[in-house]
Amino acid sequence: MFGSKKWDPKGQHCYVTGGSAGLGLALAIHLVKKGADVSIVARNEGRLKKALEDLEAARQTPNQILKSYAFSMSDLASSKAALDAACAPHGGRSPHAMFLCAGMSRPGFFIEETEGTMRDGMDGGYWVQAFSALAGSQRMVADRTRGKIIFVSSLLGYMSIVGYSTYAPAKHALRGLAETLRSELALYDIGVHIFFPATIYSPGYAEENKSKPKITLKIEEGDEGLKPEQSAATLLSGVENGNFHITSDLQAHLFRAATRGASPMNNVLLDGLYAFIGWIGITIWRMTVDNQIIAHRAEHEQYLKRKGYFTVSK
Ligand SMILES: NC(=O)C1=CN([C@@H]2O[C@H](COP(=O)(O)OP(=O)(O)OC[C@H]3O[C@@H](n4cnc5c(N)ncnc54)[C@H](OP(=O)(O)O)[C@@H]3O)[C@@H](O)[C@H]2O)C=CC1
Ligand SMILES: CCCCCCCCCCCCCCCC(=O)[C@@H](N)CO
Repeated sequence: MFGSKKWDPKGQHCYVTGGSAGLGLALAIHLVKKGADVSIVARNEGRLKKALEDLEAARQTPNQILKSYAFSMSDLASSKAALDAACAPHGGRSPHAMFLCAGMSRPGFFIEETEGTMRDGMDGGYWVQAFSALAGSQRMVADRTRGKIIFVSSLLGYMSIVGYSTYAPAKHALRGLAETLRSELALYDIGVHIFFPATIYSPGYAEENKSKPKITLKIEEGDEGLKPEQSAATLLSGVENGNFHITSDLQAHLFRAATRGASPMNNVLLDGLYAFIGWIGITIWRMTVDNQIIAHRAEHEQYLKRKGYFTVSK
């Protein structure tokens, strides 16, 4: 808020999940350039190795500690194990900041989802961050670290559209967790932030587009994406400025202000203006999206026919 000191990552241990690609990697490099000690975690060792080379190339001082760890983080035991491993080179102390970037998205039509894909959505979107937050909070309280926990939700954590029935619920759930922890972790002076990016041109984005329904892709044409570096820079400046909800472009500012609930504002005047513009703009946008979907009914009917979905003909 007004006049409070900015957070400075220099010399701080920053733990970045999903740090081997996309947003997480861009953020990790940015933090290294700012003089932080950085630990990155992800599953694929080859990608981690390559990412660690990128971090080394950005190194500012010989004593910065830069490490990578291969763990899958959708259960508590491995989220804890990853964190324990990353704390070891720091005398076992908790990180000063945990940037929970890991996440994945497999868009599709709801009626084609299965129990497995529904659960994968929560594993890969919610649990992958929630268990790290749990392990991290417990550790920070135990060793009296007044750290920070930063979640990465999505614009789809504020609203949703056709195609995201396995993903948007996980991103909305992250907001619920972040809102709770912003309140509860104040008991320990631990700061909580949550980021709601719109499209980021990352490897994950290229991957999700392979299964993305055409209608979803079309609606998303209205969203000019950001490069991972641009997105990471706005995330970090939001954390430095102490913002709870962090958004990186105008559309996301509008949704943030329009769905504020009890979350603190970033700028009272601007957020009021965004809420006002959103009041009108989001309504108009939603009506055009609803119309696009209705106009897509006939094509969708053909798609389902080709798949032999129907049990009765019209
Ligand atoms: N790209 C976009 O348009 C948007 C993305 N987001 C969110 O931003 C975050 C970053 O996205 P993006 O940069 O696109 O992602 P990428 O798919 O490009 O990178 C994801 C990173 O997370 C790691 N990861 C994924 N799942 C796990 C897991 N279960 N355990 C450990 N590591 C994991 C990946 O490595 P590995 O696979 O080797 O484990 C990789 O390092 C995600 O939370 C995403 O939902 C939000 C809005 C828009
Ligand atoms: C006046 C108001 C105008 C609003 C226009 C908004 C257009 C938004 C379209 C949806 C964009 C989805 C972004 C998040 C994507 C995401 O999280 C996935 N790519 C997962 O990786």
